[in-house]
Amino acid sequence: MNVDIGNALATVASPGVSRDSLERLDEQVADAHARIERGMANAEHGYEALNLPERVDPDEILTAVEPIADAETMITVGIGGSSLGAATITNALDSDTEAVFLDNVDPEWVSYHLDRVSFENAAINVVSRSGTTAETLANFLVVRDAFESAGVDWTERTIVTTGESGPLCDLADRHDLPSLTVPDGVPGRFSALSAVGMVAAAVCGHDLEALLEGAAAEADTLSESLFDCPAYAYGATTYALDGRGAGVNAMMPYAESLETVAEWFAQLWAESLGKDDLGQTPVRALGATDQHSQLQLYRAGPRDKLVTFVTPRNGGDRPIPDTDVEELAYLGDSTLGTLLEAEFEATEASLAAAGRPNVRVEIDRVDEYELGGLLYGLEAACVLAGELYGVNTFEQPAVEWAKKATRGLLGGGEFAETAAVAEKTELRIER
Ligand SMILES: O=P(O)(O)OC[C@H]1O[C@H](O)[C@H](O)[C@@H](O)[C@@H]1O
Repeated sequence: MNVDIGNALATVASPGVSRDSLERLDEQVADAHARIERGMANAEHGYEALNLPERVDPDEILTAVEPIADAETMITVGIGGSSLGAATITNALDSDTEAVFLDNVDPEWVSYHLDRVSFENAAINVVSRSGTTAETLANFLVVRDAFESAGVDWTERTIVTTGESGPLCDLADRHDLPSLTVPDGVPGRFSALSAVGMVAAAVCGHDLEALLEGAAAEADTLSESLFDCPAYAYGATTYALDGRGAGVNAMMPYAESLETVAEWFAQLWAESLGKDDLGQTPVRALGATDQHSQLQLYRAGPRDKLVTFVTPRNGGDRPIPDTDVEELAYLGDSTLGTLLEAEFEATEASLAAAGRPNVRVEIDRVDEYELGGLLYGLEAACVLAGELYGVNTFEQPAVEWAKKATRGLLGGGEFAETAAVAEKTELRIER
């Protein structure tokens, strides 16, 4: 990926970061890079994620999915890091195989999806690092039951990706299911480029090697200066802008196929950096659609935002037919691709003209290689930002609180957190 931070400079935007400040920050980037390299070399928890391009064996994944490779519908059951990476990859790339992601337990929504599945042509990809996440296990029980009710042996159509031990691992052993292991030391939100993110991609026929090659090429750019490394340029600039008041980061891809990138990025950024009262709030947006809903706020609202554009330099295209309506004649000389590109450039310029910081993240096109580079680059940016903030990037203790409270409510154990639910302060206004 390439990154253009010109519109985040203090000469353009407020908040903005001066070139001098970036030079000074670069000394901290060099220290952070040394820490990251050490973490990678020692396979330390979290840092190990940045080693995935050279650690992951695509053939192992391809072999594991062989029994279900004929699936016409791939149902992934997982949540958070065990779903968003896979969804980002499969939503970005074309395939004849439909990829469905059950990452919520809304009963109507689950039923909506299951009512449409032809079970004999479907397969289940159940993913949970811990093997204990209530939403995932509940949905898995529901999906497996739906297979049985349709007369399809779910044990023949299921692949499991989980940790070295835990309930899901035991279940895979008991039913002799094909299974893959979530690599050690890789938190869920950093696991897109492992079996966690790539099983669904494999069944959808995507090129796993190219994904990893793109990521490896991005890994090669990690170096001690932000001026030589797009990922670090992004991580350092977002950190500097947050410190200057841009506490919100609106991620706005200009391609429908990349919409899920913003969703994946939101988890990466929020869970990794949101701690010790620090962190930048990720917001999801989509160009050009959200030009017509959110842009007003980004250009004229509080000066607390950075807008991150993600744009493929080359995309598909479709001519706009001629029309005899005079006012629309200019469209007939154009294409949808040209229009989208013009909308992106105009929006970027409109923010800069209003002195609002924005950063452009460019990829050549939406394919496996570029996507691998983009995911790896944003992960490396996040790790770098975590070093600069001085937070523990790879844990998410705050999320555990609600998990325990939920479990307690369902009778799954005694947790102090559950008591807080009954202690809710009420001020009800009723009709
Ligand atoms: O993969 P699992 O163990 O099922 O975890 C799924 C998700 O659960 C939690 O809510 C964590 O905060 C996430 O980081 C994780 O990705």
